[in-house]
Amino acid sequence: MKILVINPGSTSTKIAVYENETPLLVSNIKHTVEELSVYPQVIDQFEFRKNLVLQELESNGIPFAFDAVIGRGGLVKPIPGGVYEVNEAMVRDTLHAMRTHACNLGGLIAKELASSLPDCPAFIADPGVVDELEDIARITGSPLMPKITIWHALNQKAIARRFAKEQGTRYEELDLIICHLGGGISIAVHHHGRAIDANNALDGEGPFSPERAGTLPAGQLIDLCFSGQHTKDELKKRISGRAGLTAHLGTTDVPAIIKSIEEGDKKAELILDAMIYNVAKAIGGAATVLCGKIDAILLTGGIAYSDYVISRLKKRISFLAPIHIYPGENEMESLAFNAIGALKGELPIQVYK
Ligand SMILES: Nc1ncnc2c1ncn2[C@@H]1O[C@H](COP(=O)(O)OP(=O)(O)O)[C@@H](O)[C@H]1O
Ligand SMILES: CCCC(=O)OP(=O)(O)O
Repeated sequence: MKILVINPGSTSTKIAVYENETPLLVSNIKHTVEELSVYPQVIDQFEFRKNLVLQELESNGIPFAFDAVIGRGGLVKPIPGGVYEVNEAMVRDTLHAMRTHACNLGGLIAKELASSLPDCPAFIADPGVVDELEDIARITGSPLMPKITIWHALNQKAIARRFAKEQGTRYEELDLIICHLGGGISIAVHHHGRAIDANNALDGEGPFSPERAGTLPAGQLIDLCFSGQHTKDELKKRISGRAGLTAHLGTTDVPAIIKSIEEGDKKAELILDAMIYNVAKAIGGAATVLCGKIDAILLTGGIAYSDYVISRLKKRISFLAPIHIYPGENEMESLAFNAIGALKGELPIQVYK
């Protein structure tokens, strides 16, 4: 069984080819800001990224013959977790997605490439809009703005299953808090295999992150919107792209920030510590969702490689539950295994409506 995996991110396109559970190719093609800035919208990068996938296969001598193509899912309607075949309804909703993000290209490119092969389905799995929230978690202080969640569902669920396996149990038996510490930061409460609470890591809820603003003071935000000084697009970017660490310090590069702290940069120290403080507060809040009955807290994402960040975070949250660290992300393997499970009939293929 041969699977092509496509994971478009804001600064990279990751590609993998799996022969059953074995990776034959795992590539991370980085994109510069200049390279992408010629495309007015993310969706305009479709041909560019699709051609990169084809070139990468060709230059690695991998024939274009697959049993399935799977992409990171886009920001379509809120749906339960799992594997979905990319159908016309999903393509239509992706083209009119509620939020701009490179992941919107994953299912579209998968569908286009799969359609040129015989008997080759295109899938997505656990997209950022996975919504398994309890009703109580949906209520905000304004009926005009019910909570939505956009989070690292794919990586979080993969890490949860990996942890459960290591502990000799099942994801469906556990109560977990998982925090993905990446360019965006998501914190979700997983109760017996369902993510019953999770923040909107993309645009405006939760702790600030290397590139996101997180929760902002609403009154000040309204004043800024009507100040006449910024367009709607600029302000959106100031929330989901040029915010957080990069707005304060001019970079999302956490190792570089830590280096400058070690060289005596007090501003960098204050800002990074403030990010850690806000992540800890959000994890503390998540603990109340489980009434403190937490089997484990799992910390994952690129920043989880950092002893500086993890040791400071642990200091604030280790009284809550045992902490386990899974640096980086497991997205490519998780996508491949989801496709294999679907083809073997071990995982249900859900229909997007
Ligand atoms: N060794 C490291 N130590 C600390 N931070 C790191 C390290 N490697 C990557 N990062 C940080 O992780 C973030 C990206 O996280 P990652 O999970 O790779 O991406 P994303 O979730 O945005 O796809 C960046 O802010 C980067 O600086
Ligand atoms: C769209 C999924 C959540 C998210 O914010 O992902 P990135 O941090 O990878 O942009």
